[in-house]
Amino acid sequence: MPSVLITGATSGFGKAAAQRFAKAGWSLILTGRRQERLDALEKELSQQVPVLTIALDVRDSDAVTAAISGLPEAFLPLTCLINNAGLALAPEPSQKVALEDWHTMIDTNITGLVNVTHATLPLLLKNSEGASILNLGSVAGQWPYPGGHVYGASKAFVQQFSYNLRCDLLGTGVRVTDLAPGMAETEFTLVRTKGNQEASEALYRGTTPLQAEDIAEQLFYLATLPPHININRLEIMPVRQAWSAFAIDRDPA
Ligand SMILES: NC(=O)C1=CN([C@@H]2O[C@H](COP(=O)(O)OP(=O)(O)OC[C@H]3O[C@@H](n4cnc5c(N)ncnc54)[C@H](OP(=O)(O)O)[C@@H]3O)[C@@H](O)[C@H]2O)C=CC1
Ligand SMILES: O=CCS(=O)(=O)O
Repeated sequence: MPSVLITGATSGFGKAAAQRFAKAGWSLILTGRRQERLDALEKELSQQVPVLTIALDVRDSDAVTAAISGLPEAFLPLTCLINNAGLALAPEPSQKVALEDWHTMIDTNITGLVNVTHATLPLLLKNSEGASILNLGSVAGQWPYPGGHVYGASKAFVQQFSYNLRCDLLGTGVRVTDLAPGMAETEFTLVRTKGNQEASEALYRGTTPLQAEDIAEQLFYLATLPPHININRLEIMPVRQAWSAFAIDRDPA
């Protein structure tokens, strides 16, 4: 039975991915910080497949190493790692952002992802043919926009780290993908605005954003491709989202 380790399984893409992989009979290792949500997910999905939940902050490298090195044999070898835990903060311009918010994004989206990848690589290499590392990047890693500052930069890191991992893993059979979604309706904007429900609802109102299930379907597709295929980067937007023109600063008329 193949197994998948999903970070950030307590919400959004991670939770939908847990449900999608469970439907296909995969064993699940689910992590996130919120214990009660992990418990609910375990209760829901353990009727279908073996489920191991681990309350974990990906920023804590010692905790990540201990948890992953202590995985029970029943969940090994690992077939897929989904590096999904992440967040954006402070949609304001850079000059108005608290330094702490930049640090939180770097610590989670970059250091956290690196922590989990480093601890998990030996497990993926044991079952390397057809194994996958699926990293959640973002359109923000490729396309700049006001208020994107460190969030976009952290996702650019995810893209380049994914490509560089591919180089090092050449010949092992382990695939690496930077999955880069555009606007998707999850708790992402609620987190970004520090709990502003109205701002979150307003962003998604009157348009058709991606849903968590759309991304889960792509993750499952990537993880189950024939083992000789690697999709390096997969960028997905809702049909109702596109780029905008360059902004120009002009003298007053
Ligand atoms: N929604 C969108 O528009 C897009 C999102 N993305 C990316 O997709 C990923 C998932 O986002 P999405 O599902 O939308 O957002 P959600 O806010 O719905 O989910 C984020 C998940 O990350 C977990 N998480 C956050 N910080 C930590 C941490 N320090 N340690 C462990 N887990 C953590 C949360 O769990 P908990 O709080 O329990 O720890 C939660 O399960 C992120 O990397 C995001 O940047 C990319 C493109 C578009
Ligand atoms: O990564 C999230 C999508 S967006 O808010 O940057 O468009």
